[in-house]
Amino acid sequence: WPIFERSCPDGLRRYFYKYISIITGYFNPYIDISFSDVSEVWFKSSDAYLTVETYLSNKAPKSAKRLKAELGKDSSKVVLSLDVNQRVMDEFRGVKIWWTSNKDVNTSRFSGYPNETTMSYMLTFHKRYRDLIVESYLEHVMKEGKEIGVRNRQRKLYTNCPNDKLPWYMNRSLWSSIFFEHPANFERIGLDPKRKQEIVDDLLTFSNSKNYYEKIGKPWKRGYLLYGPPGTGKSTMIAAIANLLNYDVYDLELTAVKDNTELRKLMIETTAKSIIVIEDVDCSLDLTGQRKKKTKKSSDDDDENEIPMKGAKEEEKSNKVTLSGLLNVIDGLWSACGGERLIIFTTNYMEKLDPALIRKGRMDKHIELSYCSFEAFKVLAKNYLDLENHPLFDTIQRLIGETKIIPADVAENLMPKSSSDDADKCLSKLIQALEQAKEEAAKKKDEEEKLKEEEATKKKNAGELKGLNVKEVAQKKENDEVKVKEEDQAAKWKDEDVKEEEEDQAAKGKDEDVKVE
Ligand SMILES: Nc1ncnc2c1ncn2[C@@H]1O[C@H](COP(=O)(O)OP(=O)(O)OP(=O)(O)O)[C@@H](O)[C@H]1O
Ligand SMILES: [Mg+2]
Repeated sequence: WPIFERSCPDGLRRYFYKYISIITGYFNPYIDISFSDVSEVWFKSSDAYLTVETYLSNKAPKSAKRLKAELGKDSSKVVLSLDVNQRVMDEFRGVKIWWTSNKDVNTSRFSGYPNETTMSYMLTFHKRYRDLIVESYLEHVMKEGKEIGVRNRQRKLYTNCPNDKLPWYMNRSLWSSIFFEHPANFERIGLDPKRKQEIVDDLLTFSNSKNYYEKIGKPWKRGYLLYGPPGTGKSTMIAAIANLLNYDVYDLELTAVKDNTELRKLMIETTAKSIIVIEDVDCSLDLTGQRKKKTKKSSDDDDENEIPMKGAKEEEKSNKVTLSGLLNVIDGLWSACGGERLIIFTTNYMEKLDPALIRKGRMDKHIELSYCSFEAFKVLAKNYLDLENHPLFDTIQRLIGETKIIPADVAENLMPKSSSDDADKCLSKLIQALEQAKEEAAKKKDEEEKLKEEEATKKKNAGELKGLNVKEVAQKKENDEVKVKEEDQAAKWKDEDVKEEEEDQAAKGKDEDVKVE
């Protein structure tokens, strides 16, 4: 063979190889399909190759003799795959299939990289099963490979702040990401267990309803609106949802989006099995039509308290995400891209939101997270202090019924601050906080009542003045004037009387003097 290789001219050798493979192919009953890692995108392995690799990572450890161990892409787990020139058998509907991993050395003089290696997986099966393999088995491999990949991946938290430092030839995304490692879960959320179960059921039903959504002709997505006062667990619940469903989180900062087109691009770049979050949607943008009109008309008198920020005008100019842009992205044609996505809005003031934004179909489920109930407290006590019952629980139940306290405050009081803090101490601290909250609430109520009373009396006085008719006022004025005149006259007369008396007295004195003389 070496003599043949050396002595045979190049062209003749190529012909020989070509016809040899045709002749052997004629007698060989097996068919090969190759999945190479070379892709059209520079520096990126082909998706089909990676999916096959993930699929085989589940099969190979069971039967192959030589395996390769690597840290999986975006994963902290060790992934085992077939080593070079190893073969593994798979079975599909009773048919045997073989996978072999190959390493090819590309010796082409024109490739630019001498001895460049390419990896590939070769799928071998009998030609009798061609239809089954091409039509069903390959689909099964791709589907299962992707599912395993999603299961094994390290989930990510994305934000819409692009990484400009990447060189131009790398794939620059509008999102940048870090690994998502929030430890929240539903067991630890302080909420009435019944409501919690209802939310969990809703979420699990959604994630298992691919076929149902297809059947009813709706994009596979669901909107959640979480509303309530600050510190009631809205952000925590988003993290718990992501952990429950194994989804990525896209935290969309609307104020950083330039316009509707960029918003659409951002949506297109999101993947399936993800949650798109817009926190504090009421203050993200001036989204309601009415509010826009109002600011235009009465910008001088209404916004007196607002201190204009530096560069706010420029920002206003460049920031053109509109309500309709957002509505379209959530529930328009664009919303169907990706599939299996949750869109979650959070707000402290639900009444400020435009009804179109929160109607069913856009925000399908509205979840109110409110002040801490006794049931919620029990969950927190179990979580923070490992307590299911305690003599102080009765007092706490009474106080929680009488006053409002947010779960964040309860959690803070229940958390031991030093090694000497035990359950008794933490619960006493909570009782103190509850009593203080109660006092403050009572004080506030008193003040409010006082203010109300003052306002009421002010209004009453104003009403009384208004109630007197003009005639009465004029009559009163006339009477007052007459009275003043009379008084003046009386004073005048009095003065004159006094004067006359004085003059008489003087004359009398004079007469007496004359008489004496
Ligand atoms: N229901 C709850 N169960 C358990 N912990 C809670 C709950 N509510 C709040 N907390 C705790 O309080 C802190 C604040 O909660 P979180 O950030 O989820 O509140 P939020 O509702 O998102 O507030 P904001 O409206 O200000 O964003 C968290 O550290 C969390 O651990
Ligand atoms: Mg929050």
